[in-house]
Amino acid sequence: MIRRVGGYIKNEDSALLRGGELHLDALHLPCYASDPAASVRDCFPTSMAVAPFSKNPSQMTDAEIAQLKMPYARILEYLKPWMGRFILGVFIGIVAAAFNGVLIVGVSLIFQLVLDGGAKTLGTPVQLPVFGEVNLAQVLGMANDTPVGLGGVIIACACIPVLMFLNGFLEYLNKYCLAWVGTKMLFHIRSDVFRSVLRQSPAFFSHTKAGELMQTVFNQSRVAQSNAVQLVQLITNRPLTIVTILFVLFSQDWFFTLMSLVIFPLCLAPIIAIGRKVRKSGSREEKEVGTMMTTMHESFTGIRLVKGYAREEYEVKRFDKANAEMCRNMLRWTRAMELIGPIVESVASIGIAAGLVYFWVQERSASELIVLVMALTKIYPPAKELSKVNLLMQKTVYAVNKVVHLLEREADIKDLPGAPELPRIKGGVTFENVSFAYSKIDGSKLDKAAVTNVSMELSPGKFYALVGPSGAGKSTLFSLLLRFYDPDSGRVLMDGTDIRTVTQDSVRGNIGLVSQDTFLFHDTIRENIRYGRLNATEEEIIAAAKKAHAHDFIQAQQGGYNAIVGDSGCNLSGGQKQRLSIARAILRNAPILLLDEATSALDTETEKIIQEAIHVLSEGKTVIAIAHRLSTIMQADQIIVMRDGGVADIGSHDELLKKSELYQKLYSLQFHE
Ligand SMILES: Nc1ncnc2c1ncn2[C@@H]1O[C@H](COP(=O)(O)OP(=O)(O)OP(=O)(O)O)[C@@H](O)[C@H]1O
Repeated sequence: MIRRVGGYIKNEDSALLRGGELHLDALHLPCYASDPAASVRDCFPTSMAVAPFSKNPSQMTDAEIAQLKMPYARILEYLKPWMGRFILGVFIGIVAAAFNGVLIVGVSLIFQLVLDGGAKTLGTPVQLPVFGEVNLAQVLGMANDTPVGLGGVIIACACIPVLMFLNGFLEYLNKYCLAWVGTKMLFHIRSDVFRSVLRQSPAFFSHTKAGELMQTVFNQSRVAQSNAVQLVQLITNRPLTIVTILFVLFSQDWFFTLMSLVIFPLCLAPIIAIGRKVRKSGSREEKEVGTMMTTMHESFTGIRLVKGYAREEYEVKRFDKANAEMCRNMLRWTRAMELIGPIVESVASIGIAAGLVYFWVQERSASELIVLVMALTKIYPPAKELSKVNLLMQKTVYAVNKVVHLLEREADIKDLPGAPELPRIKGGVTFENVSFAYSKIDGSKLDKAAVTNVSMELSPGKFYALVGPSGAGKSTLFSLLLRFYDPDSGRVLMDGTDIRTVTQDSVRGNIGLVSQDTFLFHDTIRENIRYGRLNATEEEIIAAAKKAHAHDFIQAQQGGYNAIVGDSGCNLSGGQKQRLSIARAILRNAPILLLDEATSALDTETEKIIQEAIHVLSEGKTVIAIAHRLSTIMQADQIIVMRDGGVADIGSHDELLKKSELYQKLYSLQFHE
């Protein structure tokens, strides 16, 4: 979970801090390839520091959505590992389609044997589609006058369920195989989209709604996958089913079939008109789902604020606005989609009515009529489904593009190809002429820099405090040290190494982060502490909790270390949450510790306990603390006073009281109120 609190992205020990898997091979840094000796700074031109945000399909206009193309190559990548099963599924679909012909010929034979006269012999010729006139006695090597009899009728009729079963079984296998491949694809697509989202830099999260991301990871990947599979099924099976049945029909009665087919194109006109409507409402519906998810996400995560301000009804109204719009679009979509069926059926029934008249005039047998009508009714469902392909395609293209947009999005902050790990450092930190401005949503830089020409050298094992008015750039320095952003100019060094030349994981592995606004997962106390070091033993977790003065209150909880902390730790008090976060940082045992003191005051006793815990945590580490209350940092080795993105003064408390006007002002504001 990443949230922006104050000035920088608080991402306490989250996956970004631990670092997700980074695809180094996806990096294309031409300067590095052409001249490996080029200075690292040259490899990071300003324009690369924040890659422009390529257009997200959910921010597109309807016209732009209509122009979207299906990124087949990207989908194929996910299909490759399951190609065998996929081809098998398609092959079975083809066999199932061809089997329709066998079914019609078989049923035609059975009907003629059974329906047209009880005194029939096997030698009476039957008229079969494709094969023409057939003498069954000759085929079976029996005498022409062998009566069909009750036994023969029973055997023939028993073949109908067998044929139907085989037909159904082949269709089942076809659907199962493709659904199996689809499910595997969905798993990997979802997992990759989630990984790709976590790989993004904090800048991405400040410009993207969490609810919309959740909607893409969960819903759009499912829509993309299930529609794609359905499309394959339709495209491979249905046309062949239609061709097979048509072939059989033509061989049986070309005129009747032709007459029926003249009617068919009439069905297409309304479908094309409806298609446009569906495309629009389909994409609008997806957008509204994103808005709904965002509202839900914000209401649930901010439930205390919602309740505190009694804004439940307000939130319901916000939710219902998107909800109503979504339902309206869903209804529009369903109305358009479902209109197709009745239109196709009405037009088709005209064909059947005309066919009946034709049979009466031709004085043809009832069994022939039944078989022809049966074949015709079998042709219309696949034709109806095929007519929806275009509409289904529109929804699929939109969903696939949204998913691929996230999959392909390269992180703004990337490791250099083959970048080495930064080993455990002593704790030296240097800011060398660092300037940085945040970016706008379109990727261009804001006019006002958050940090300008900051230079300072922090020695290992010392305690530094950052003070200054709100917006002075304190949190931005934290973000730059964590490499959530790269400076526009200047360098950030750890023990003399430019942090852009080593992996982000190893940089963040050297940093522990504690803020008063602690984030806890809905999990046990144990797992929340273990997040600091995933392979920590039970003893190490308990030792860390003891050092953080958390052990006693944990023991007092029902379930002790197994107690669930609730959503975002809502079952615990602010001070308790903080102590868990300190225990987590103790377990991490990183040489650099970033402390962010919240502005909200705790009661004196809790504050004392927290201060003691922080004192234990700080031992032997380089500590950089953002301090809002000067009382907590008067003992700091050095206090860095910031103003308007720059360093105004550096010195000890006593020195600053003498020489820094701004510090004197801050001091008098707090102590002489
Ligand atoms: N993600 C962001 N996008 C755009 N501007 C930002 C972002 N984060 C911070 N800023 C701006 O950068 C400047 C420095 O902010 P920063 O959060 O570093 O200050 P701060 O000293 O930590 O403030 P505070 O004490 O209130 O947390 C401010 O003008 C702020 O508005």
